[in-house]
Formats: sequence, structure tokens, C-alpha cells
Amino acid sequence: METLPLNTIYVQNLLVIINRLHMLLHSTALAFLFYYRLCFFFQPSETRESHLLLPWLLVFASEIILSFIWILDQAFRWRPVSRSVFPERLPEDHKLPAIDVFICTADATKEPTLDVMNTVLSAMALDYPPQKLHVYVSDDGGSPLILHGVREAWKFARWWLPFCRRHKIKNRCPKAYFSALKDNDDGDFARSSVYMEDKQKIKEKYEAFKEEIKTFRKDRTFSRDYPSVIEVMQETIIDDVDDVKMPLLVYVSREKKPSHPHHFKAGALNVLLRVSSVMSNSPYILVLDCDMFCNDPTSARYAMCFHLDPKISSSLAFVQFPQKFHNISKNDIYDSQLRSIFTLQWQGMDGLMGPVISGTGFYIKRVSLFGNFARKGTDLLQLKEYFGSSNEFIRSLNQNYTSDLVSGQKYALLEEPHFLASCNYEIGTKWGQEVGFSYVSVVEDYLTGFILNCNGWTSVFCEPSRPQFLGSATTNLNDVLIQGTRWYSGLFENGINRFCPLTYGLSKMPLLQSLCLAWLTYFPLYCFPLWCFATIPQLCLLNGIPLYPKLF
Ligand SMILES: O=c1ccn([C@@H]2O[C@H](COP(=O)(O)OP(=O)(O)O[C@H]3O[C@H](CO)[C@@H](O)[C@H](O)[C@H]3O)[C@@H](O)[C@H]2O)c(=O)[nH]1
Ligand SMILES: [Mn+2]
Repeated sequence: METLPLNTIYVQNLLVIINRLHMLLHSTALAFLFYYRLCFFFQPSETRESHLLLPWLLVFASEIILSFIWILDQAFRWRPVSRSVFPERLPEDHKLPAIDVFICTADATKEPTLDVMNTVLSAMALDYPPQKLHVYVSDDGGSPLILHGVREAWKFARWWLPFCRRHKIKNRCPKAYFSALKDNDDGDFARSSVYMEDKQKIKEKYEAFKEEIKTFRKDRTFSRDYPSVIEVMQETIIDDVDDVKMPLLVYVSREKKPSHPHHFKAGALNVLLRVSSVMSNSPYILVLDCDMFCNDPTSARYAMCFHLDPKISSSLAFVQFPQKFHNISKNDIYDSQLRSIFTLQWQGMDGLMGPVISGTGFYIKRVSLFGNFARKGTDLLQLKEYFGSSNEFIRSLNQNYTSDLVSGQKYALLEEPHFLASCNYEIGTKWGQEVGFSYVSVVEDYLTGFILNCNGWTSVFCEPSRPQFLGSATTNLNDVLIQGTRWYSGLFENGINRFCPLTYGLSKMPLLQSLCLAWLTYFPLYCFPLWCFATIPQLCLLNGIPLYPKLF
């Protein structure tokens, strides 16, 4: 008997028809416009009015750029799909694969410790067997505040996790749970006095936890020179709570030296990738920014509905959830929600090879990040050239590997993880190029996704009605400009370097997928037509210069 599918995919047929008809109409109109322009440029120079030349050239260049971007954009509209999942059909808990969660934080002054800890707690409270969940916090600022926060979060989690499990709380980020205006998360338990009592008790614990974080002051001057610090939160801290099954929680602050490039978030993720390999080595990894908490505990099971689907799993690299935000203003004048990306475009790519990595909220298969190592054979020297000199790490590439760091009691030493988190480890290896998250671009998420596509990996976009992750968007002009400059310059750079989707990409993946990727890299070119159309037609109108054919 055939087992029931874990997920289904629907092509949005009505949209497909409308989109394709629109493509036909729009491209016909473009063809006429181009014909009109070319007739002007190819007419004999004596009949052409010379004062028209400059404005016509500028407008024509703008039209060419806009049409180019428009053509690329059509790839997103070619085959939009949507998906549904059936987590109730997943195998029993003991058969589920393990998951590592990576949470990155970088700057304790800009990213409040309490908020980061809320993200950590929400991830620890995911609805997944706790012994199969391992949470790693990467602190790129090496801040004692964060380390202290993680220790306190661990203690609080021993109350918080059982509370969430007992009452089936949906919103497992404590800050969001306690600040919800209505008690709409109380569900069926709302009227039960046991629940209300429990809630009151846990609220007091949370207040104490908050206070503990707020009052901790360890003044330290900002430094870029410190050794790695790795600490595994231990089981033995509290004895007044019953035996609670807890996920593993590890604090990692990699070594930093001014003489060594640290490669920002990609560098931090690669350190976590190595450190976790010799500790829990889970086959799947959830990556979270510290400003994006789990708003619903079911995402891990949803993601497994794809990763465990035998029809797609062999080539599936990651399951991407949309980025949704909790701090969007009423008018959202900068479109901080990134609406077109997370509705239209990722659905469109999902019908092709799948969306690109969006930085946070994705469950990725660990081996997909190891490049083509399988093809390199099992020659130890070659593997070391590729992955660096840690024997333990190379052993972890074998999927049956289990580390005695987790099963045994070797937490205190952690020699190998420290070695893997050192500045020198990556020198002379392929980390950041062919292995792990890419260092080539400041938008490491885009490029890593692109390279996965080039290696034949696909992805899936999963958008349940309740947002699985909620983050803080940039809402003021200054932040929007800083973020925008980083994103768009980073993306554009990938359109003109050796990873150009229209040359390198086209040789390695289907046309439509590379057009989508090309759109992402080239749409910053919009600025040129934007400036031209904001000035030239108006000036031409005032000076009586015709730009378009007369209709009447
Ligand atoms: O040296 C660094 C710099 C940043 N981060 C972390 O990376 C995450 C994202 O950084 P942020 O400054 O918040 O950038 P955003 O522009 O908000 O992030 C978006 O854009 C990035 C690519 O530019 C992606 O990596 C992110 O996932 C995506 O949310 C945060 O958790 C940071 O703590 C580090 O760990 N180390
Ligand atoms: Mn952010």
C-alpha cells in the first residue's frame, strides 16, 4: 500500500494563465515601442531633429533597462505554486532526524540581550523531541552579557519549556506571549484555574529572569582580539524543578584577531557548522537571526514534511519560511515587509528550482553545504585540503558518526570545538568558497543559495497561514538606507562577478531559474530609469519636445 504523502504542491493555474496572457500583451506593446524608437535612430541624419537626440537616447536607454528587468521578472510569474503539509503523517518522534539550530548575534548594544534570549527560548521550545534539538548561539561580539544571558535563559527554560508543553502554548517566545494584548494564546485552557495559576507563576519567573539580565553589567571595552569561548549549558544547575527534558544549549564565541578577516555572519555560521559537527552533527540545521523568533512551534515538523518526502528529499537542500515582521507600521512606507519577495517571487521560484536562502528561517540539510566533497573521494589529504585539518571534523562527515562530546562527559575539555573556532583553522582550506556559507559576497544568503542551485540542489518555500517566524524589520529611513545599500550593492556585485547568473548560472541550471536569480542581482539598475523618468519627460514637456507618438 502506498503511504500518504507528507506534502502536496498545487500549480496556481488561474494565475499562470493570467500571467502568461499579460506577458504576451506587454511584450507586444514593447515591440511596438522599440520599433518606434529604432525608426527614429535609423532615419537619415538630415531629417532627424538633432535637439531630440540626447533626451531620446536617455529615455531609450531607460526603456531598454526597464524591459530587461521586466523580462527577467517574468520568470517569477511563469509557474507560481503553493504547498500544503501534513505533519500528522510524519513518523513517530523517535524516528525523526535531529536538528541543530544556529542563532547569530553580533552586537550586544544594538541587539538587546533580552530579545536575543527570547529568540533562543522560542527555538528551544520548538515542538520537536528535545533530545533531537540542539541550539547553538553564536556571539560575534564575545560579550559577557550574552554569555550570562544564555546561562540565565537555560535556567528559565527549565520552567518555560514544561509550561509550553503542558498547556500547548502556540506563542513560545516569552516576550511576545506575555505582551499579547488579549490572552488569545490561552486557547482551551483559558478558563482553567490551574492554567491561570501556572501562568502567574511563570510570569513571575520571567520577570525575575528579565531583571537578572537587566542588572547584569560587565563593562568591557569593545575589542576585536579575544580567544574563543565555548560553553555547554549543563544539566545540573537547578534542583527544584522535576526532571525536564531539555535540548542541548551551547554558547559559541569564535576567536577574533584584528589581523584575520572574520567574514561577518557567514564566518560565524561556518564556525557553528564545524563546532556543531563534532558535537551534535544533526543532519538538518535551522538558521535564525537573533532578531527573529519562532512565532509558532510547528516549523520543524513542517520542514520535515519536505525533508522526509522520498520523492524530493534527495535533491532538496532547504525549506525556506517567509520572513514576517512584528513591528510594521500602519502605512509601511518603505515596504519593510518585502511583500513582493515573500509572496509573489518566492512562490514563483518555488515552481522552478526553489527560492534562494533568505538569511533566516530556513531548515537546511547539512551535507548540502559541503560542496562537491563526495566527488573528491575519500582521500584523507584531499579532504583536509578541503575542510581543514581536524580529524574529528572529517570523521563527522560520515553520517553514522556520533560524537562522544554529547553522549559522554567531555564538555569540560572541548578542545576540538575550540580548535575549529580558531582564526587560523580556515587558512588554506575551501571554507567560504566551496564549503559552507559563502564569503564572496556581503549577501551570503543569496550567494550560498545560488551556489546550491549550481550544484543541482533544490529548495522549497513553505508558507503556512500562521507566520512561523517573526522578526524586527527596519522601519526608519536611516536603517532602511543602510540595509538597502548593503543588500543592493551586494546583489548587484553578484551580477557582474564570476557568479553572474546569466553566464555562470545559465550553464549550471535551467533558464527560468537563472532569470529569477538574475532579476535579484540586476534590479538595482532600476535607479537609472527612475532618475531619467523623474526628470526627462517633464523637461521635454515644458520644452515642447515629443518623446512618444502623437495619438490625435
Ligand atoms: O559580523 C556579523 C554580522 C551580523 N551577524 C548576525 O547576522 C544577522 C543578520 O544581520 P543584520 O545586521 O540583522 O542584517 P539584516 O539586514 O537585518 O539581515 C538580512 O540580510 C542579511 C544579508 O545581508 C542576512 O544574512 C540576514 O539573514 C537577513 O535577515 C544578525 O542576527 C546578526 O547578529 C553576525 O553574526 N556577525
Ligand atoms: Mn536583521
